[in-house]
Amino acid sequence: MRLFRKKQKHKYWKEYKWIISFLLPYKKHLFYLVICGLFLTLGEIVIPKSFQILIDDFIPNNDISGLYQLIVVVSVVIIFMILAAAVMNLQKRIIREKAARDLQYASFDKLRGLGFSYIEKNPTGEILSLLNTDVNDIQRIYRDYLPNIILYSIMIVGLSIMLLTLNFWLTLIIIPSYFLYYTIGPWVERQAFLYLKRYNEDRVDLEKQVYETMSSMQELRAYGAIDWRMSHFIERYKPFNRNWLQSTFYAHSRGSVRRITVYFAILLLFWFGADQIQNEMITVGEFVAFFFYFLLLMFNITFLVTSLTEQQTVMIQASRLYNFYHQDAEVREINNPLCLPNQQGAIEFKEVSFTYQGNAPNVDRVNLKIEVGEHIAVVGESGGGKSTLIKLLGRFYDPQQGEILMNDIPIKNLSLGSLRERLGYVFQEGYLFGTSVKENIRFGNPDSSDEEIVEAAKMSYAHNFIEALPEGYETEVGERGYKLSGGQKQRIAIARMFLKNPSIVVLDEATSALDNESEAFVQKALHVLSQNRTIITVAHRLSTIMEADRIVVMKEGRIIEHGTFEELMQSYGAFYELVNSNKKGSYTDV
Ligand SMILES: Nc1ncnc2c1ncn2[C@@H]1O[C@H](COP(=O)(O)OP(=O)(O)OP(=O)(O)O)[C@@H](O)[C@H]1O
Repeated sequence: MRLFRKKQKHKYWKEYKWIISFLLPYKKHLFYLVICGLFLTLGEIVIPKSFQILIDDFIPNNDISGLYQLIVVVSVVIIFMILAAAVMNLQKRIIREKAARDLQYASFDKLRGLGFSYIEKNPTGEILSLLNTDVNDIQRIYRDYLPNIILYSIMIVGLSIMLLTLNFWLTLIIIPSYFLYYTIGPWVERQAFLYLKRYNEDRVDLEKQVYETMSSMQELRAYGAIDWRMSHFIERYKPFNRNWLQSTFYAHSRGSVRRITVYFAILLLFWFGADQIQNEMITVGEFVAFFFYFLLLMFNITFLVTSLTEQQTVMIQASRLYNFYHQDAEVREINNPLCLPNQQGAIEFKEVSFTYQGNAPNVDRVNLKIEVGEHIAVVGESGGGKSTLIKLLGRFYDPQQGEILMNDIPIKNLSLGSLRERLGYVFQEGYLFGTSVKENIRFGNPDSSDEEIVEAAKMSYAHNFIEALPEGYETEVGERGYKLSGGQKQRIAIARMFLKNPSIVVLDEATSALDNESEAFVQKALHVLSQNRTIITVAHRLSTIMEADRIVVMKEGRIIEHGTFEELMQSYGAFYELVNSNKKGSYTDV
């Protein structure tokens, strides 16, 4: 418990300041919110005051016209209160929608900025949990907590002033009930907070588990391991559920503690109030008004404390988002980056070394020059650093040593947009978005026309199979749509490339997962794509390698051989070994 207490000292000021900073563009609306809050407070004050006047003046004096006047005044006040509440709700809606949207955009934009390395290093389930659940919960600060905290605070100040001006001594009498609350209340609050914190941590873990289970359903089925996975899930679910129950228990206890203190204060109030009325220190009307103010004050304090406590629980998530948002991207654009000239230039790796983690380099002092229009195949045993090398070219990561040049400009000095526009990657399996085939191809260049899309599909040998789909180019594909084969997905990915039209195409194992028939189609499509472009391909198939102008063989991060197919075969070196081991069936890469 001590450990918890220490941890809870974290006040989350800087995190809160950051969250609130999203409201700065909407200060005007916050100002209107405060004005409306003042109007409502005024209304809340006028109504008990009118009871006081009614009881002390109009009823004893039988003043009917006074009573009518009072009814008119109270009616006008109520109308104003309704109007103020409507305007306030409008302001709340504007603030909540705009600030919440800005926070969501900023978080997605940050994820984009952190780039590939962040996504590769962090479990997808965790990222999803952060950007979905956490962002949604934090948005409640704009939706509920902050506007309510402002309103309740204004009410509390106004009502406290009324209590003190009405009867100073009676106000002092209710103070012991606050002491009562503060001896038990904070402990209960802390328990509720701690269990909620644990519940939140377990929730992230559980969401990660759910994501992993969904993603690995095929493997789980194939290995008959669904029960094994379920038992893992249940194991994690138990503490999650227990902490949730505990936190609700303490949250309800918190309400009970507050109720007890209110009843205690009411008892004190009646006890001393009756005495004051008898001694004519306060009129009955004043006491009634005082009692209403007191009840309103207690309600508002309760709501304020609840909002503050609930906001505090969200701050745990806000702290996670704050840390995510304030971390530096591994790959950053320099100030005033350069743009690549239109004229295509050579690519050059100069003494490039890169390590993911640990000491052994995954790419080790690589020197390689690729001329414009050259077709390079990168081969080698598994884990040799082939994919890493091509990722360095697209600045998915930056090398720790050496530099990569394009048109004689270090790619670090280029704008990321300019660099990535020049490059087109085709990976092992093209990703399909849950939309039509047409839109999936258009992704390569959002400005392309329907005719250009069909043309690209024809060039990538995709047109015929697309036409045969139930709704042709309009067929929905992806997660919930029509399922396409690996080869079909690859041809869509290649069609995208025709639209994107990059001068350098990087193929990472683009055909390695395909059967022979699909591969033949994809190879034909790639053949068309490679005309008049520089091609760098991580190759696994002999047919691809033989088409290359030059072959680069990698082992343990180093280039150990390079040359044409014939040169390498005649030198009887590592490449020769790879090709021969493949023939014997012991090596699957080449
Ligand atoms: N994200 C990563 N974090 C840490 N290490 C990594 C990461 N990606 C790759 N590695 C390691 O870097 C080394 C090179 O991996 P890389 O994927 O570049 O090899 P490869 O030659 O493309 O292999 P394959 O042909 O099997 O795809 C391997 O030892 C691998 O374990």
